[in-house]
Amino acid sequence: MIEIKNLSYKYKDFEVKNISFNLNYGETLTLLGPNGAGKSTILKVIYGLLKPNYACVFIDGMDFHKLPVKERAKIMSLVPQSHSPVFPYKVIDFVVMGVSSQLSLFESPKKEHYKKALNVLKMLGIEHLKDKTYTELSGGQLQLVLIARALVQEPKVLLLDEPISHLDFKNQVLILDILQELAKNKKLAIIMTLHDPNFAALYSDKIAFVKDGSLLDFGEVSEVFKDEVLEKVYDLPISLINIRDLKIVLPKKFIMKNHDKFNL
Ligand SMILES: Nc1ncnc2c1ncn2[C@@H]1O[C@H](COP(=O)(O)OP(=O)(O)OP(=O)(O)O)[C@@H](O)[C@H]1O
Repeated sequence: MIEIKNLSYKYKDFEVKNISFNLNYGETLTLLGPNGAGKSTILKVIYGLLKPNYACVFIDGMDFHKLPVKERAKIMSLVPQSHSPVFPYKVIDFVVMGVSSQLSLFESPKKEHYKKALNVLKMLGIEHLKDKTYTELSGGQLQLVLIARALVQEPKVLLLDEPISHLDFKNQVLILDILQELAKNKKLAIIMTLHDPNFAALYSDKIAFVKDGSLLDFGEVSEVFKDEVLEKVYDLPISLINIRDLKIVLPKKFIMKNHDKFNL
């Protein structure tokens, strides 16, 4: 189990306060909230890029941040929100770096590791990019390559900061489908941030709503995905519409304005 207990972090002008939630292996949790709410900060603290001076991340009961760096890399990987490529690696060489936590100090990646990297590129539908120079990718291609590198690492816990923000609609669905499948089949625990509450509800088991650095609500999607909670989070009148077995979020004013257009 992954337990986040009273996670807090203070910048000069902003503070994340007392965030607590948990998830099991095989579950996906999405952090939802407005811009600047503190979602990326929470992921950075969990991963250990930002360091509070007390224990707040427990993996199977262990204080995660006390583990040696290499052990941490075997357990957790992070797909950052933005990344500026510096070195002109080939995509396949960049992706294979994801296995470095599985190698000893002076060991180089072997054929089997390249095979693994190629399989992940195939799974993500970007095998054709393998020999391309990493610094020459589009924003969406770069995002897919970063996800590939994190998956090659084969972590038990995967953190993703807005993993679909640069992707086209089909690739958004593809990536969320793949993540959902990996969570279920490989018992991966996923913590991600998204901006689309509909995708969050459809692809998560649990949601943590964050606003102004605090946890507004946390629980199973069926418990917390409610119009009154969403309205409070986004300061926006919201309607939840039932379509077959789904609940779809729309801003209330869309419905009023487009009632005739869509026969609502
Ligand atoms: N390195 C930093 N130093 C000081 N303040 C920071 C730093 N990084 C982020 N902040 C501030 O912390 C607050 C939360 O930022 P954070 O990136 O965690 O929000 P977020 O919920 O991920 O936002 P978004 O949805 O816009 O990506 C913001 O007010 C931001 O300006």
